[in-house]
Amino acid sequence: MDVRITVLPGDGVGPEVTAEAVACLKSVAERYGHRFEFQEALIGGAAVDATGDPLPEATLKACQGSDAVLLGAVGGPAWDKHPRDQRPESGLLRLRKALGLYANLRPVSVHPALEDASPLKPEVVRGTDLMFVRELSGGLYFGEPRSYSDQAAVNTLAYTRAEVERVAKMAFELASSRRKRLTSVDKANVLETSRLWRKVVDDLAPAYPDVAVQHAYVDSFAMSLITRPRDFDVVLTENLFGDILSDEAAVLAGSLGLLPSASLGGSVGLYEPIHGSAPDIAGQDRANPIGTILSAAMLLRHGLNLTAEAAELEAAVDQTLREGHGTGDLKGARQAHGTRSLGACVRERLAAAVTPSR
Ligand SMILES: NC(=O)C1=CN([C@@H]2O[C@H](COP(=O)(O)OP(=O)(O)OC[C@H]3O[C@@H](n4cnc5c(N)ncnc54)[C@H](O)[C@@H]3O)[C@@H](O)[C@H]2O)C=CC1
Ligand SMILES: CC(C)CC(=O)C(=O)O
Ligand SMILES: [Mg+2]
Repeated sequence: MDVRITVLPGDGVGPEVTAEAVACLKSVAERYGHRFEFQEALIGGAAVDATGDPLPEATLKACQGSDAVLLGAVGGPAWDKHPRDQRPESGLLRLRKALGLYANLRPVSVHPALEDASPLKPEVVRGTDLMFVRELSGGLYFGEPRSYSDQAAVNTLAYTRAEVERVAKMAFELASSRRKRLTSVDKANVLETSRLWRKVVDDLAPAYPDVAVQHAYVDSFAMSLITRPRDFDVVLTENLFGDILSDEAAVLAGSLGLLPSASLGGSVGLYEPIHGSAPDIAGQDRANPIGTILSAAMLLRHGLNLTAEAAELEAAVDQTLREGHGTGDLKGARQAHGTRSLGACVRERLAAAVTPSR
């Protein structure tokens, strides 16, 4: 299979974690006889420094002309005081919007070897298997009008029925293929957008009779998520709530550095870890590359329809963790690694897997 993948390393730990994921993708391609062509492009602070624009036209064109996009992370203190259109984060938001990516899938599971890595009790986190479906191109991050002065600031929260419907349909379909439970998280007791959200979900429910639907308010759900996570399967949220709740859910898994994501809905998908640029550990070979490597596995599955290859990469990660390998963020990892050597560990296990038939 001939494939073009655009790699956007970005800022902070982004280049370190994408390097490991790209090396894993190269190993997979070699094992299966695929030809993956990688092209790097600038985004975020790195792009601001080079061109003044966090999403240069050339980067958007490269993404639009490829089969899938792998991203590290953007942002950092160097650009925090820049005006909004020159902030790294606005480049990423523009990219998501331009690619039409309205659904962000964020799977969260607890690896059996990492039940002690969470500050929560093992009996609480054990067996957790969630799929967040976060709306990605609407809501507060995009709503107009928006404005800022030192005296008053405005953001707008707006959703249309069509915007809610398309992401909710994806969540229903995922729930139907999993444990058939959908929890829609909103703040319908206070917000009009959430009232619409709830109505749309209820209107869609009869089309998915096998899926049990439950609504939850975001405030109490934030508590339920870490006190009884096994009660949930697919969790559907608007953009802001999903951003916050999925980082909270990282506490269940044991580290923010473990969690991958896939942003879907347009013709080209974007695959990135859920964490940010982690400026506190950038450039020190300390970042956990697993979230980005698992994002690469999602790229294989959702972006290229290479399910056996995706499963093999996930199995290599699974074995790496089962054998006690981990970076410093994983409490209780018996064998301490840096970013590069943990990536190499995954590739060694990949290489040792039974050779696929071509
Ligand atoms: N998708 C993206 O590109 C995102 C970018 N950001 C940006 O990243 C910058 C830093 O934001 P923070 O709030 O500090 O969030 P962050 O996710 O970068 O870091 C939060 C904490 O998690 C740790 N961490 C994150 N990734 C890790 C990894 N792979 N391995 C081990 N530890 C890891 C960090 O060291 C830090 O202590 C900001 O400029 C923010 O806007 C934040 C979230 C998402
Ligand atoms: C634009 C990003 C900084 C938003 C975010 O935190 C995320 O998507 O996880
Ligand atoms: Mg976030």
